[in-house]
Amino acid sequence: MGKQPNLYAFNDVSSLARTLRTYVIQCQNAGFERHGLFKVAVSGGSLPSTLAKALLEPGEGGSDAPLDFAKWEIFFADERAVPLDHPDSNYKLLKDELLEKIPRPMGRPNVHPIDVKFLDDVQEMADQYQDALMQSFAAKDSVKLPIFDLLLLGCGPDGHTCSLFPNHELLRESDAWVAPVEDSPKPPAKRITLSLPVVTHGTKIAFVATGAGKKDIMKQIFDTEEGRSLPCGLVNEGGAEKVSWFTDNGAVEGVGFPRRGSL
Ligand SMILES: O=C(O)[C@H](O)[C@@H](O)[C@H](O)[C@H](O)COP(=O)(O)O
Repeated sequence: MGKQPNLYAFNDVSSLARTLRTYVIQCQNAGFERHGLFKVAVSGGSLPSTLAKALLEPGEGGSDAPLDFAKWEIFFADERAVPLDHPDSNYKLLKDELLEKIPRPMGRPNVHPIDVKFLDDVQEMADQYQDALMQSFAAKDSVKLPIFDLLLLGCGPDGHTCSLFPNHELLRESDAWVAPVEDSPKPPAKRITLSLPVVTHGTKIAFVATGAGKKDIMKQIFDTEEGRSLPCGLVNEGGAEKVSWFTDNGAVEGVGFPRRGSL
């Protein structure tokens, strides 16, 4: 059998957050060693709030290794074509849940929101976001694809991740780093998303999926043949051992795929 993703299951979100903290700090430090920065992509959904819990509330037994947000470059794994103060904005979500709560002495990350000049033209918006990525990555690394130190992703109940939806033609996108979506089955319809090759090219890729509402899709993704062609299954296949799933017991009830004990 080839290399496999890592599946971790915790009793509750607090213990998940403690391990996620250790994992993110490891990724941060590896990024600092590689290029003096930590380049991370984040999605929306429940991820920003779990991430804030992990990073800002270490709790008992949580790693006390330092976080240096001043050297973080944060991009969005996907974003909705809405103003930055709109309730559907992933930027707003991250700002409210995490960015505004970071104590000043921990530094301020360099955050890359979408350019709202292009709200009516998601192709332009995607191109502009790709340019921003190129400026951050290509100059130094001269690579064909950006290599994020970490992508932090969610898993939708249909197996979507970023704004890559099941059976969508975008799953076959092989050139663009960032692609427009005009017809998202989940509103709002207009979005931009990182492409699948960018996601699987990351140094590390983490999913956070919690709650019993996830158990059916988790069973499909991990235990069935059809699940392998869902967006999350394709990330598992392309990223293999670089992928880690942080889940709780409710989300993996009945999942046969073996879990890992520790990082
Ligand atoms: O734009 C979207 O459709 C959401 O942001 C989506 O990508 C989210 O990450 C997943 O649906 C998981 O959401 P939860 O983490 O809240 O379950």
